[in-house]
Amino acid sequence: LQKKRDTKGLPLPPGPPPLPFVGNVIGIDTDHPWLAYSRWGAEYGEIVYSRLFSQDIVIINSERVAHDLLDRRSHNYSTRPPGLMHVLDFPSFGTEFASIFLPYSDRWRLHRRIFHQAFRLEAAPSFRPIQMRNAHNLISNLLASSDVYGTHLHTFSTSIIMSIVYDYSTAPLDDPFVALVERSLEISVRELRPEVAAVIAEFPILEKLPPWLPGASFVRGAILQRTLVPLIVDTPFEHAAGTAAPSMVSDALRRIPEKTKDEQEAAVLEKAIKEASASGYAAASETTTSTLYVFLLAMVLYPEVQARAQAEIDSVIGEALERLPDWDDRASMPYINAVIQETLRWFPVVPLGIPHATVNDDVYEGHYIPKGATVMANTWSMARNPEKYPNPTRFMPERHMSKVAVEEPSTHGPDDISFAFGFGRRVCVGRHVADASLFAAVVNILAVFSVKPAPGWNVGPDAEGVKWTGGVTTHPVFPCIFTPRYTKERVSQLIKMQC
Ligand code: HEM
Repeated sequence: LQKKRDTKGLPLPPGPPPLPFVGNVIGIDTDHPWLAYSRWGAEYGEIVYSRLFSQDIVIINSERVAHDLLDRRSHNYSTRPPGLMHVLDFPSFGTEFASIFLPYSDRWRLHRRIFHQAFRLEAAPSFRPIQMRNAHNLISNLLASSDVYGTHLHTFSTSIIMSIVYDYSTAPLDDPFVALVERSLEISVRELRPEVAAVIAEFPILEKLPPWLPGASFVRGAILQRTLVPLIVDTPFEHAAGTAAPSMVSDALRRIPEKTKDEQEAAVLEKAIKEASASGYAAASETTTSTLYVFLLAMVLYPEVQARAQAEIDSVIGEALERLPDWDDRASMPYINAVIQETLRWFPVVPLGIPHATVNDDVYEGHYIPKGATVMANTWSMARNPEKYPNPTRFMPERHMSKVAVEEPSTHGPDDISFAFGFGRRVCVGRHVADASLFAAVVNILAVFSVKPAPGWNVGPDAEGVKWTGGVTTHPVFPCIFTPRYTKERVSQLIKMQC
């Protein structure tokens, strides 16, 4: 059922021949679609057209095209696919307010402004004490029970964002609220992607399936979200609104009276603050956690990188762990900064970004791009560009060294690998804060632990054969061993001294 449309006599971008009705569904591993999209990129080029049922999909495989379209023509490429918004609206996924999926609109602009006030480059350093405190907590948790290191990474990421957004303190371990967030995010990561949206749009009957049917995981997820979402939206907001302590929410609420003319406007602003804040941890938690998983995978597969990174840390803070690392040390740690950059490059944890969509038809390099097309920036493929990154499957921090060595400490950040944070007007608002959280976790983990592969776990340097979670974000799943480099007493004593 190929759509009839006026392409102004121009061809669509090249792509795999679609089958009738289903389009290019066959051959896509829906958990890891970036693999098929990257294969298509190798065959058809930097921009590829495909079809999932009746949904036009444009896949951008190079930074060049992403900058041309998503940055330079951002007026046309800054909304989100309507199909995806429909999934959010599904009665009731309950997350239609999520800033990250809002259409390009005044409502989105308002959310973005609220985030920007709190997360802009100049504001980011004010969160450093929160980030370092949580990094120390992460070390304590790893000392106590490193077998569940994934849970500790999640606690680290979620607690930081909860503190920044709501000034809400979570328990150092096994916080029930963090567990609720983890459960809710698991569902969102699995269901909120274009491949699911295309199927639902084609078969609306799926929304009516009884939840017990095999294949109705979407419906089951929605039912569970209906319980979880009000809990994770309302509880921390009420806490933040009722306290004078600084947070994104209380600061934004405080700004309302000066700016508004009437009560109705104040109500709109308050609603936006509540919605934006509830979108914060969905955007921040899974991404930061997944990036730390990738960092640990690199450390177990590249012991020589780990040793060099530790030598650099030891040369700054003293070989006998005289103190724990701090922010001022960052300028003296170019290799650690390069490790962070390479982690973001090696396996981007949002491999297809968050899909953009076109507002109007467009023509690019002689190709017709339809209005309403889902446009995905395949960062996984960009990270594997052998011209920019020779031997792209290898973890080589050295490739970033010349750059990070000449940067001012305040400008450390995701420049060279900015594609990992998206493009254009929808670029990640939390990228500076994310970069600082990664530094706090990476430098403390390496200062205190040697990270080694679990016995019997044999994987080569390309990480071939490692299992990855599927969804909008992805991370490797693997066992590893954390061996303290110093006595537990010494580390605990240092952490206590910092409090
Ligand atoms: C390593 C960690 C992170 C990674 C890899 C990451 C990556 C991304 C990506 C790829 C996008 C989509 C951009 C696009 O549409 O082109 C995004 C959007 C977003 N991120 Fe992040 N992110 C991270 C951390 C954070 C943090 C800490 C926050 C804090 C609140 C955050 C908040 C957001 C928001 C609100 C959006 C939606 C922007 C919009 O639609 O206008 N992210 N992020």
